[in-house]
Amino acid sequence: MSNSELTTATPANDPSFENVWDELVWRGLVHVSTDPEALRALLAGPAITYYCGFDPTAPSLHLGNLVQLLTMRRLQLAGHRPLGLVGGSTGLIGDPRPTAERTLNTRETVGEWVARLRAQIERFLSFEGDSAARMVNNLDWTAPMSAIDFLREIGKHYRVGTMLKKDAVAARLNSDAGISYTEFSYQILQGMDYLELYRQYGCVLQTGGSDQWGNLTSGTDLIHRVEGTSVHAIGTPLITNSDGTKFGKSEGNAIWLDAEMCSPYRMYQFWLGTADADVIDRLKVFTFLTRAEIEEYAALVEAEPFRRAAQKRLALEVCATVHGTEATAAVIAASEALFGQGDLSTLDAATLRSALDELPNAEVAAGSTVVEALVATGLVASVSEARRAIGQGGVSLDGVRVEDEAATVQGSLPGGVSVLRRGKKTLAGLFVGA
Ligand SMILES: N[C@@H](Cc1ccc(O)cc1)C(=O)O
Repeated sequence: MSNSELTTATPANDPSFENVWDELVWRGLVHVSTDPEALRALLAGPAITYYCGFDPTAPSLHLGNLVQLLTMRRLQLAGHRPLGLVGGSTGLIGDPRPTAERTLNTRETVGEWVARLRAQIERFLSFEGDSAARMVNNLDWTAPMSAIDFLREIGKHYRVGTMLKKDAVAARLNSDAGISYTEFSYQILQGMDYLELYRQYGCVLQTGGSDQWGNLTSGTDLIHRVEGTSVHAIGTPLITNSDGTKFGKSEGNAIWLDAEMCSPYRMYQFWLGTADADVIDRLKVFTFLTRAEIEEYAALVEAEPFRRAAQKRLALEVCATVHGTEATAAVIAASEALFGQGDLSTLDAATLRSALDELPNAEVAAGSTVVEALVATGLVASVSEARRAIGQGGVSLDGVRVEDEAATVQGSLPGGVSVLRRGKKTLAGLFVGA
């Protein structure tokens, strides 16, 4: 498939909604908020400035963060001004997890990750026009502050009793791990960010995951106390799978937005694997398809679930949003050539290699026999089984049926790989060395 044939939804608000708040609610993006009535009016009115922060806890953002990035985008498309915050300071402290203390990363590492995250966030926002986004780093206002100033000017507004009741803190207090003073202070830093952005840019809304509610209200409370103004927060829901498994992981690994850490092929397959029971919710949260379009997919899931039309569209949309249409077209071509029809020899080498990474695979030397390769990839349990499979005409190499037991593997596909198929559906990849 050439990318000109790829049709993806144009990022836009759905005009069938009266305002963006109603659309966010319909998409299931509002789990908790400061004041629904006030927010609805605020978001329907003149442009406001809002922010969402991302901590450099890894070299890349992941699918959980994508919910926030797309929510930011939806608000910007409605005419509001985003501030994308990277946590240069908060990343040095660590937002308390319910389980255990985080290990402190070096300033160098945090600095590198800040730069990488900033570049990822920028791709989801527009830096032009009336609602142009701005990137900020909380290290800029936190680093110059002395401990004395922090305690006198900010700390004085915080009641320890209230801080102890925040979910993240309470969970840790009740665990054996306990909590360090460092992580306990985190909520104050995030609160201070909101105050700073309120003062500097008139920011009146912070969005975040619902697990951030304690940190979000830390800011709204602080601003209320110091400035006497009521500002807002929206907590988006935690995305959960209907079967109880954790969303956003495949075989225990996070789905990263960075193509080096998680190939576009892998991301595409991840979305393709979405359960029927979840796929409509995912389309609402992760795509710019309109309500009418999503309702059509809901009908298709009901009527002909085996076609997996909704999953295919979801995979296409999200993969294109994150990796672009060109990479997505390459991924779709690879999936089709591997699992349906299509010419393996015309695939993009890098995409083919990452596709084979997701299959049973083995490294073999050029000139190895197909029998050896079948055994190495685990497609068969023994040499005799391999011979039998070939004898029955059930094995193909690079799309061509293997007739001869002595046939060898040369890695003739792009990127020096080969593909073995046993029976109709069982595939394995061969990385063929010299
Ligand atoms: N605490 C947020 C990141 C963040 C950091 C600073 C902020 O001001 C806002 C948000 C998280 O862990 O996801």
